[in-house]
Amino acid sequence: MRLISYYLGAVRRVTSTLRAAVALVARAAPRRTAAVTALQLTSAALLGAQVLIGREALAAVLDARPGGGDAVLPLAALAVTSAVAGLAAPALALQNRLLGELAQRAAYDRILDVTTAVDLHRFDDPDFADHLQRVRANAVSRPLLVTNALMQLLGAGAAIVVLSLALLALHPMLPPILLAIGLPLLLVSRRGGAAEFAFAVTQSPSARLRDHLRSVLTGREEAREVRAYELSGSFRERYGHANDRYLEDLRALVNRRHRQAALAGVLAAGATALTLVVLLALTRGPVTLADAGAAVLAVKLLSSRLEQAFTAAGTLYESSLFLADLGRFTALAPDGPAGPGRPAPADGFAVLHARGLSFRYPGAARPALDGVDLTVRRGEVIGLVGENGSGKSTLALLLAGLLPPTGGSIAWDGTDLAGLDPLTVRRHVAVLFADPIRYALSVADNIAPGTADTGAPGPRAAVARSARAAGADDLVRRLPAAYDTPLSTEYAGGTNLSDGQWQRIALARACHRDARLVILDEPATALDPRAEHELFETVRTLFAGRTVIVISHRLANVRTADRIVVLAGGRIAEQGDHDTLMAAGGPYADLFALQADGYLPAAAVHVRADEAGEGVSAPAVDDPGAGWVCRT
Ligand SMILES: Nc1ncnc2c1ncn2[C@@H]1O[C@H](COP(=O)(O)OP(=O)(O)OP(=O)(O)O)[C@@H](O)[C@H]1O
Repeated sequence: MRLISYYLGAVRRVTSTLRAAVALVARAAPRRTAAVTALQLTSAALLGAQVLIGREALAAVLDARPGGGDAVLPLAALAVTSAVAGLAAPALALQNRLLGELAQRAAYDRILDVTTAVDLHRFDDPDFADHLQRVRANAVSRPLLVTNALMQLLGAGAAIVVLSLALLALHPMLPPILLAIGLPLLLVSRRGGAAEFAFAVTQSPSARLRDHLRSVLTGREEAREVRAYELSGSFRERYGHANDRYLEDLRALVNRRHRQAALAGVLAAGATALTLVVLLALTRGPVTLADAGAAVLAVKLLSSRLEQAFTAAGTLYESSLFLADLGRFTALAPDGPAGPGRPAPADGFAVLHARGLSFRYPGAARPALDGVDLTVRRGEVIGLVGENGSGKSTLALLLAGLLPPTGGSIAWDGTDLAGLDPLTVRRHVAVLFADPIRYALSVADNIAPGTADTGAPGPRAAVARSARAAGADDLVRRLPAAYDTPLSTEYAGGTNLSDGQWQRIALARACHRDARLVILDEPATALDPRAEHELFETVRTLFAGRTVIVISHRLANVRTADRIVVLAGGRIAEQGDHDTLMAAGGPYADLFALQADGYLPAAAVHVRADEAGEGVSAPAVDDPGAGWVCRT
């Protein structure tokens, strides 16, 4: 009884796997799937034809009288069917390969649907990271395995039907005996599949560590630091240990699967032998040599096709756990890119209100932001300052609609951002991150990613305008292929830029986006003093009519802002313009005086906020980038 329910469970699992596998492959390439299916069915029909024509050919040869031509026709038919079957096999293998690649692409598309749509904070969740690592690793090999197994199952299944019909004619008991003995193969594969999936789950964190160490030891960006800190020895050792542990676990798994495969092989061989014995025992009366020959051929072919079918079913079962894993991952994507029925925001906003804004990163003990109230009006330039970890970048990500608040709300002209289409909200925002991505693509693609590769004159002129605004046009024109130069020495004709030049390109990217809200997170850390000074002097004209939030540790850069917001421990400590904050003598005045100290000549009088009060509120800073000139 238990065995039957075990069988039924396995059959049910294979059926649902089949549905998932067919959906993956057929959706990836419907026409090619139909063509390969037709080819598989033709191959199966040819197999049956070979048995029947073989029987005729054998009878004709045994019967043939000297000089007679009776055997010629069946022999010629046998040659033709064998030749066509021989041609079909490589064609099938090649088509399966293409189909597998298409299925792989479809699987990867499903992963990209998730990674490009989920909320940013997902990437800080270790469970998500493990899941992503697993589906990425499997998306490379599983679709190919599933496609091959599916097609093998189809071909073998059709051949089994055809050959069973031929065997039924010889004895009705033969096909059921073969099927009954073949089922244990499926169970063996099922155990192997479960072990394989459990192995992948437990190995996910180790696989991520090995991936990371591999990229550190092979990456271009990492190469300098690996040398400067002499990391190659210790990191290779760590990589070696992680690999050793992985290979030890893999060896145990492989040994277990070897034992299972040996058992499956013995069962398959036993099935063939037993069927032949049964055939002999059940056959009474005289048997013609042609019938016997055809029966042996059919039993041999049938048992090999059964083995093929059960192995394919086992592979599909093994893959079913991975397909289900991919299905669960796909389900993480939001329902639709915009959320059903959410309206797009009006063109920008007149006023932005943050009310009781809080945010806690997954697993963090303390909130990064805690009850922030902030009002920002169109056209304002806001400076956002505070010590490391005070929540500036987190606040910027929330205002940009890149992180959903865990408490409180953000409203554009009274409409809560949570009720608006997030994609169109983001279209109204440009963010220059503190560590912007350096795309290994052309300059034009770096300034206008995703839109500049057409090379059309219109977009190109706009790209050049943005570069000019960010002070990057001159440096680009000096490059070998100007805006078409690849910004990576790993490509022919490519080049690399200095950190400051990269920062200008990233600034050009922010300028290029016609956004209402511009967030500049430490935009000048790599700029030379003159460029830094120019940037902050021109920020209003550069982004005229837009709202600009500048995050900077260099307070001289934000002193001309309409308002300066000081964050401390995720809360707003104080806000106001430079003069007001200096007069208040709070944390801003303290920090400002501290920085100003660093620019004073040795002979200068140290003027601290607490000593000087108003005197410091307007230090004679003519050119903060070029050096401070304070009253002595
Ligand atoms: N992805 C993250 N996952 C977990 N905690 C984070 C993450 N990013 C930031 N934090 C934490 O949130 C708090 C605020 O970080 P945030 O980056 O907003 O500070 P910041 O003011 O921009 O700092 P800095 O001046 O150093 O750039 C910090 O305590 C930080 O450790």
